[in-house]
Amino acid sequence: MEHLTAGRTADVRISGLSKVYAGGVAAMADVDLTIASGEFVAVVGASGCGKSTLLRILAGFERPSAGVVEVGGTPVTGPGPDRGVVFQDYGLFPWLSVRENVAYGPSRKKLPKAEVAAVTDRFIAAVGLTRFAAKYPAQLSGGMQQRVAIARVLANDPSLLLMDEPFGALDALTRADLQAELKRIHVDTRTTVVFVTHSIEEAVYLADRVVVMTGGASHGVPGSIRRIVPVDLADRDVTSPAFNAVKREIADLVHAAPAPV
Ligand SMILES: Nc1ncnc2c1ncn2[C@@H]1O[C@H](COP(=O)(O)OP(=O)(O)OP(=O)(O)O)[C@@H](O)[C@H]1O
Repeated sequence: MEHLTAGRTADVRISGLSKVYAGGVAAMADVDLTIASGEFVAVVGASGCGKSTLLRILAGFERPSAGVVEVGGTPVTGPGPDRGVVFQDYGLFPWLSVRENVAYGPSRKKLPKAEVAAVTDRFIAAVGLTRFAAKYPAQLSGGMQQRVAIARVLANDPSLLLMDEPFGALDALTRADLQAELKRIHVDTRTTVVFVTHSIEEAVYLADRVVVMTGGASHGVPGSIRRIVPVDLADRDVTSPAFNAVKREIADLVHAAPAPV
């Protein structure tokens, strides 16, 4: 698989963020979070604590009810090409081949054709799909489709990569492969990543810091950040005692009841 060169990267500043949905559901209140350029941050927490809401606000799909959200020093006012989003369902265009799916973004930038082809080939190679470039999504496994989704987003050279449970639908082996691949791609590109997951192990394996959220409408309190746990492990051997100690610390924080208001 091909190495990638460093791409764009941006810092993130979230301050006093609150979200009340139409109908009065208070999804989150008073969230502060600063992320450095190039950092990989995972977000974990019980169902309904506002993880996806946070991601959707960063993506610009939802507007905050209060607070400041800036990416690369620019306030987020809607979706933009500086932010790439990968969801659990791959969201590929079924009528386009792998190559056409990945080329879609670059070809809309009015780049010379040769440059579009070079970018497309590079990202298809980076996710190990060169031999499958002419195939259509329906001809690929779930893991391969998610690889295409990642290549397609990266080909747009985002400065912030937003991922919501991207590997949630994959079997354990494929999931482990994609985790290792994403880690390698992140080392190469240094794109800032915010990664929502239900898997604490996945969070500890991938992230520089793990944001643990708590609360949520089902607890009668808005979602908020309980703690941010830095992952200071030299290697990410999931079987090591040090790795498991961090996992346990985060699991305890996730499962503890939210603080009363
Ligand atoms: N569009 C919406 N309209 C109204 N309420 C919503 C909307 N989207 C989310 N909510 C509510 O906001 C709260 C937070 O939802 P969110 O999806 O952000 O949580 P989550 O932590 O990502 O949950 P999960 O882990 O189950 O995906 C939940 O109570 C949810 O029901």
